Amino acid sequence: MRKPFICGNWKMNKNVDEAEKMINNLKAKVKDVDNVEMGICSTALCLTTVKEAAQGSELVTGAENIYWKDSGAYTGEISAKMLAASDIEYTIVGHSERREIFGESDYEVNKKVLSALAHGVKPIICVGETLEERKAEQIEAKVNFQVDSALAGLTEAEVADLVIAYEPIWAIGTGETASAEEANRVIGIIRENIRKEYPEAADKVRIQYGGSVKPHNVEEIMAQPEIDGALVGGASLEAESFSEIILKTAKIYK
Ligand SMILES: O=C(CO)COP(=O)(O)O
Repeated sequence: MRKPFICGNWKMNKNVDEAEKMINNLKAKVKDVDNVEMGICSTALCLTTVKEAAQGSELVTGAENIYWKDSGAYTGEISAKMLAASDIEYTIVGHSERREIFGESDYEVNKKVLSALAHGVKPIICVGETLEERKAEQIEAKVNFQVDSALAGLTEAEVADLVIAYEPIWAIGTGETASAEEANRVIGIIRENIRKEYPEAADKVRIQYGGSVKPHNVEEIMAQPEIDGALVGGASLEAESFSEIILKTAKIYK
């Protein structure tokens, strides 16, 4: 069985003090959880604070973005090589906010995925459709194209170990969620598409749902067979709500 992965994405929130306090609070609340992988992705500024505060717990740490070069004259960027040197386990790649606000392309997402893997950092690859694409019945074409592009050049073993986050763009930060069944359906489509090229990896790759996951809706989302966890924005900012999401998931998987 795939181990569910509940991961917070703090986005551009929290200073160093706030990050440390939150992790200390969260640690205590989830200390008995052993059947759910738990993580926080923070800004580059807070990464080492989160990592240090998480010591002695099962919490893993991730960045929200990387550049694909190892080092050099790329003002403002951080690399997978730097993350690896600080034992940061994950990085989000291709979040829709990066794609939409910062113009990140599928080509760049693939370069970032390859760079992360080259340094032993696990990518969490985000895909998802806009409302217009959903209305035009282009969900399948959009997400499969994004996944195929992101996975270009990967080995079967690398795909098996990946995390993909299906985040319909219209559900992010809006309070709207895809129904649990609909999220399950699209995630199933993504998995079957992966199976065409990676038959062994398809049942191993973890595919999360993201978009307004909250304590009140996490149970029905996590009860779906294809959904292997959640990438949580707003509700990951407070230890209370994020731990509730983790604890409810842990109960379902018991
Ligand atoms: O974008 C998201 C996680 O990456 C989802 O954000 P919200 O949970 O705030 O909708």
